[in-house]
Amino acid sequence: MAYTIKEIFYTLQGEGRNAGRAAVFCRFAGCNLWSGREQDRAEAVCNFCDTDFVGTGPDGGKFSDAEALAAAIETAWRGGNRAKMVVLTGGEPLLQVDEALVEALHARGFEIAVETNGTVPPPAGLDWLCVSPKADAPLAIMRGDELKLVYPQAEAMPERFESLAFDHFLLQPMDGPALAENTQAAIAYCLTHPKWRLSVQTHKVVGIR
Ligand SMILES: C[S@@+](CC[C@H](N)C(=O)[O-])C[C@H]1O[C@@H](n2cnc3c(N)ncnc32)[C@H](O)[C@@H]1O
Ligand SMILES: Nc1nc2[nH]cc(C(=O)O)c2c(=O)[nH]1
Ligand code: SF4
Ligand SMILES: [Mg+2]
Repeated sequence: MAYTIKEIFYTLQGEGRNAGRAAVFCRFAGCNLWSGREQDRAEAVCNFCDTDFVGTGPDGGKFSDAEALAAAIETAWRGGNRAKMVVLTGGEPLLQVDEALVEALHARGFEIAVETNGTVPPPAGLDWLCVSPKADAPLAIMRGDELKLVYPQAEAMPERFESLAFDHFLLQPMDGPALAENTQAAIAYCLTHPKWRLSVQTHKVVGIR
């Protein structure tokens, strides 16, 4: 299968339980919950997205098969032969990620993490699954490594998710005009509900990609 990639870059994971860890980010183009066009944002199922995932950027492109994409990801890795990590994100990566890609990345020694909105079932073999539910989208993934909820979302409060089979539960303040208030609200929630931990988008704080 061919893959359409917005960008591939090497950075530190900024969010969640793996924050601070070096990884290649592979951002898949396209999402099932928003077109990515500003004129459609207000009507979108997911309307707070902080990411441009439309088309192919200068660090992206079309890859004709899993081997070609895995080779590009390997080229971006600068950390030597240990702890090789790739984060597949987007857009919605699970619209494109398949077992052929999982196999090609494992063959090159990568641990594979995925950031997903949880509406599409994952292929077998992923090493780290981060699900970030969206209030108006049906959840199709009920288990995984971390559930990272953007907070607050009126119809997706934490109570709705805390019984699901995840190892880690995180609240990530919604970035945008109300970031400061949202951060205070997330802190207050974590202080009174210690099952949940705060996930700060650290890459934005320190100014890396
Ligand atoms: C851009 S999304 C791509 C992956 C997938 N589509 C998803 O929503 O999980 C990557 C992560 O950023 C989070 N995110 C998106 N917009 C955000 C915002 N305005 N503030 C905080 N987190 C945000 C998402 O919830 C998700 O955890
Ligand atoms: N540094 C860094 N960490 C991230 N964690 C999740 C990201 C994403 O956009 O999926 C992201 C991102 O875009 N950059
Ligand atoms: S589901 Fe993810 S990529 Fe899609 S619009 Fe929402 S935050 Fe952005
Ligand atoms: Mg991001």
